[in-house]
Amino acid sequence: MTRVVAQGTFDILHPGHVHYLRDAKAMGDELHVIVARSVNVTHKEPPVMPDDQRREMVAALKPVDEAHLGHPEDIFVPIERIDPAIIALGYDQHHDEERLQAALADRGLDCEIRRASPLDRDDSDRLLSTGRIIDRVLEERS
Ligand SMILES: Cc1cc2nc3c(=O)[nH]c(=O)nc-3n(C[C@H](O)[C@H](O)[C@H](O)COP(=O)(O)O)c2cc1C
Ligand SMILES: Nc1ncnc2c1ncn2[C@@H]1O[C@H](COP(=O)(O)OP(=O)(O)OP(=O)(O)O)[C@@H](O)[C@H]1O
Repeated sequence: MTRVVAQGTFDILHPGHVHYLRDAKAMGDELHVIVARSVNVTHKEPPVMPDDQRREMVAALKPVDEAHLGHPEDIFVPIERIDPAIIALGYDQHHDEERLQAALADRGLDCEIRRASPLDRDDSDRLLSTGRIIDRVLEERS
């Protein structure tokens, strides 16, 4: 049984999220998703949807076995609890793989880090980014 962890904000779901989670699930047998707490989303605009609502929507997706709300202060607490064999990073996530691997090793955690593939964001017929969905709403409804 190979357990895989995926993680992200998942504010306003779109097919890019589904693609990432399918890709992550295909890396093993059981997919756990850590949904970032709003307080930790500091690298972009904070999510519109509340923490619990984002977790509930991710948990309802077919590739997902369990969705967990992230820890507010220490991102390694859920990893220790879930104990995955693989952490699947999203294709565009800012995390540095070597630094993350070193931090995991410092905590005595042994897991492989892999990158998921992208679903083309330049496909003009589809909205494959939460930021772009919000921009479209602002353009069309304001
Ligand atoms: C291994 C790992 C574990 C994470 N655990 C948590 C966590 O426990 N709590 C949390 O709020 N965010 C957690 N995150 C999410 C990050 O804090 C960050 O917000 C997230 O990568 C944002 O991704 P996005 O820009 O793709 O939405 C984790 C990220 C990684 C790589
Ligand atoms: N088009 C896509 N193809 C593949 N993976 C995607 C795509 N869009 C998002 N993801 C992945 O889904 C996870 C969560 O993404 P996130 O919640 O940041 O959504 P986003 O649409 O990228 O947001 P934003 O547009 O605000 O940057 C990340 O790992 C990200 O790489």
